Amino acid sequence: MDRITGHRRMRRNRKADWSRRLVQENRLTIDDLIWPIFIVPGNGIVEPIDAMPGVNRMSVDRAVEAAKEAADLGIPAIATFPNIDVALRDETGSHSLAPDNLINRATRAIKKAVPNIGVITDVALDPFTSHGHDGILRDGEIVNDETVETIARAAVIQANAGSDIIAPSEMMDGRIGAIREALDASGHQNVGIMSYATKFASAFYGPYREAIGTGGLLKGDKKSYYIDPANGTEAIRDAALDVEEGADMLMVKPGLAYLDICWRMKEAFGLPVFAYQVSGEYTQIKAAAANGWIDGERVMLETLLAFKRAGCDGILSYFAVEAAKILAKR
Ligand SMILES: NCC(=O)CCC(=O)O
Repeated sequence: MDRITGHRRMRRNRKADWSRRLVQENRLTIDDLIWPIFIVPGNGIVEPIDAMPGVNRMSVDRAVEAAKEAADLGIPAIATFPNIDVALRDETGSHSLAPDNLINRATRAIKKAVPNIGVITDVALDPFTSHGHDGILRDGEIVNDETVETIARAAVIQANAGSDIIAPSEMMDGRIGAIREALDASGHQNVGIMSYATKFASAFYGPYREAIGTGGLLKGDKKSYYIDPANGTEAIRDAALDVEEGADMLMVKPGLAYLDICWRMKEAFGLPVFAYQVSGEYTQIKAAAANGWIDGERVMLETLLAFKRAGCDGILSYFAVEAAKILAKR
């Protein structure tokens, strides 16, 4: 080994646990985690989701208990997703506007029992439509402006129920501005908007569709409104519009296959950026771990840390509680 190489030994800082801890650049903490949960009608229900081992659909009363557990662990926020009775789904997703629908009932109950946890609610129409699309379907097209009107109204209704952050995931144009305007006009200036700014037309959402019961209903695909996985620059341009329209936080979804987008978004806007480690990402890890092919716990923590390294301020993850329990012991 020559002298120059000898002067530059990268392994010096890696030699011991104490020095590795000292030079660690990124750290995953419980404060980085947002826990997505699934809500079903009824009482006392905790129903496993086949395609997502370890994840359950819960009735509102059980979701309240789950929210308490999350708050006790120090998880800052949960994100709720409803599995709506099929009889209540229609072409226009009209049940999204019912003040007492499942999602709003859950918000009210959770905020009442666990006021110190943040509640993030999605306003996309897919849980409420009979065709499983995120917006209103007319003559084979997901119509943009009419969908935006509906979700802006739904956002106000969700805020009335106590939602802290509205998270539109349907990728319609102009929705952030419309939601901001509607929230402000109804006295909800303090309700934030976390934009699903770059939601890609991904194959990783499969298990989620089983979880909210849209898998069998969906006709066609979502490529006319989600972003092409091939397009990074288009994604940043789309996010820039959301920033201009008043988004408080940005999200990248899915997560691991889109770390470049996380990084570019953080660099471009400086806003808080979140990644959604989606159902297919979760399931891949669970399935491989169940087969003994990987160490599930270590892979889970490594993927969550990767989001931090890629510039994310936090992660929506079905692993949130599992990870928090491990992090609490460190
Ligand atoms: N709007 C929320 C989602 O679409 C979640 C997708 C997933 O977890 O696969």
